[in-house]
Parts: sequence; C-alpha cells; structure tokens
Amino acid sequence: MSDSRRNSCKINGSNNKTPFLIGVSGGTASGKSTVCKRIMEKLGQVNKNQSERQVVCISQDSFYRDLTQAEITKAEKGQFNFDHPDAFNEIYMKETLLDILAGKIVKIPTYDYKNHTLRKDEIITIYPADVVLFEGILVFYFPEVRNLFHMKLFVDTDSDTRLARRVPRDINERGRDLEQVLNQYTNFVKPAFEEFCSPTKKFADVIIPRGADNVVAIDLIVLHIMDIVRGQNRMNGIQVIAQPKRIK
Ligand SMILES: Nc1ncnc2c1ncn2[C@@H]1O[C@H](COP(=O)(O)OP(=O)(O)O)[C@@H](O)[C@H]1O
Ligand SMILES: Nc1ccn([C@@H]2O[C@H](COP(=O)(O)O)[C@@H](O)[C@H]2O)c(=O)n1
Repeated sequence: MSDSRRNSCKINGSNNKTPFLIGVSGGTASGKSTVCKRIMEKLGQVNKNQSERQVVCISQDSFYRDLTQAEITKAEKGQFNFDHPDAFNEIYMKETLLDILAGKIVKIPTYDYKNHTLRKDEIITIYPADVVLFEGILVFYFPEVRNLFHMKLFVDTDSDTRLARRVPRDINERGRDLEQVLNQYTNFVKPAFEEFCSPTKKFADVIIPRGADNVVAIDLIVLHIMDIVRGQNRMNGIQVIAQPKRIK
C-alpha cells in the first residue's frame, strides 16, 4: 500500500480519509468472523447501527461469483468447489475494496449458503468507516486484493478443531447433511486449504493461534489499530471497551 493511498483523498468534492483496511484470513471455521466480532466489540462498535459504525466487517463470501444452473445442481450435491479461487469474482472484490478505500458508500449483497446464491434482496450498505475488516478464506490469495490491505491477520486454528466446528455449523446453519459436509470437506475444502489458503499465511503481519480464544493477541491487535487510527487523527467514535491487563 503506497503512502498516497493511506492519506486523505478528495472524492466527490469532500475530503475523505482512507479507511484502515484489515484483511483477516484463515481456514474454514478457524474463527475469522468471531475474531472480527471480538475486535469490533473491543472497539465499542457492536451495538451501533451500520451507518454509525466506525469499524465495519465484510465477508469475502459476498464476492462469490454467480453460478450457472449446472453449477448450482453440482453445489446441491456437494460437488462444487467453493474453496477454489475461481469460485470468486476477483474483479468485483477488488473494485469494491478500492471504492471503500476511496471513501465511497458501497452496497454489498449478503450470501445465501442454503441456495448457493448472492442475496440481491438483502444488501448491506457500507458507509465510510475508520476501520474496515475484510474476512475470508482467500483474501490474501489474489495479489491485487492482498496489496490493498494495511494490516493482514491470519487465524491459525488446527484442522481437527475446524472440521469439528464446520460439521455442526453447516448442518444447523447452512442446510447441509452430514454426508454432504464430509464429502465436500474431503474432496474440496481440505485440498484447497492446503493448495490456496495455507500458503498465504506467509503474507500475514500477525498470525493468531487459537483464534478468538487468544485474548492477548486480540488485545494487542486492538491496541495497534487504536494507535494507527489515533495517529491519523481519525478517532471519531472509537473507544476501547476492554483494556488489556498490564503486567505489574
Ligand atoms: N474460540 C472458539 N471456541 C468455540 N467455538 C468457536 C470459537 N471460534 C469460533 N467458534 C465457532 O465455530 C464456528 C465457526 O466460527 P467462525 O468465526 O464463523 O469461523 P470462520 O469465520 O473462520 O468460518 C461458529 O459456530 C463459531 O461459533
Ligand atoms: N455455497 C457455499 C459457499 C461457501 N461454502 C463454504 O464456505 C466456506 C467459507 O466460509 P467460512 O465461513 O467457513 O470461512 C468455504 O470453505 C466453502 O466451502 C459452502 O459450503 N457453500
């Protein structure tokens, strides 16, 4: 990220500052969303509505590409590879992040895991924020996306734990059955993690072992975010809710 991109820029006649953009990657069910939630909680953002938030979180799943009918039929049998980079719309992802960095208001569809489609009727509006978290399995895979982040976090949770979390989540929340979840995991999720996601760990600035359980790491990250945002004189509404314990 060049210094010029970090600095204030003039968009639509008003002075907007570039949000601090944080990428959060890690394998499926490693705790990416939970880590983002903890960061937002500690920055006092959770009980605010979207337009008032100074810290917002976006999922890479909103950038899955539209599937053909034949691909949807495969997906319904657990035979479509959602863990391969080709499953994503890289251009839309990059352009959206560039718009966010330019201080524009962006509208992003939510993702419907039951039907394998983007929910164009359920749109999240992202208003200019001080800090934007972008989480997903392959957020560091695409170089032009990766290079946009000011800070890169990798949530490192062992694969047994991740599978043990994914099975009940996919059955209870994503409308899958056990056989489908295990087949998809064995045929696509695990091999793609090893080929595409795990190698991107080397790009991370901070690796968070054990995800949201790692309170020390999350507190340090929150303090760093505070320092950066404060240094840019952009502390409009952020306040730290939980200060880390100091060593006496
Ligand atoms: N530290 C944790 N301890 C226990 N369960 C967790 C923990 N972190 C996440 N989970 C659970 O595991 C599942 C996946 O977590 P999530 O944060 O959504 O992962 P990801 O965003 O990486 O897919 C969710 O059901 C979540 O509640
Ligand atoms: N229609 C879909 C789309 C994605 N997946 C799986 O979701 C995983 C990514 O989300 P996490 O919250 O687990 O990071 C990814 O591993 C895909 O396999 C899906 O099953 N169906």
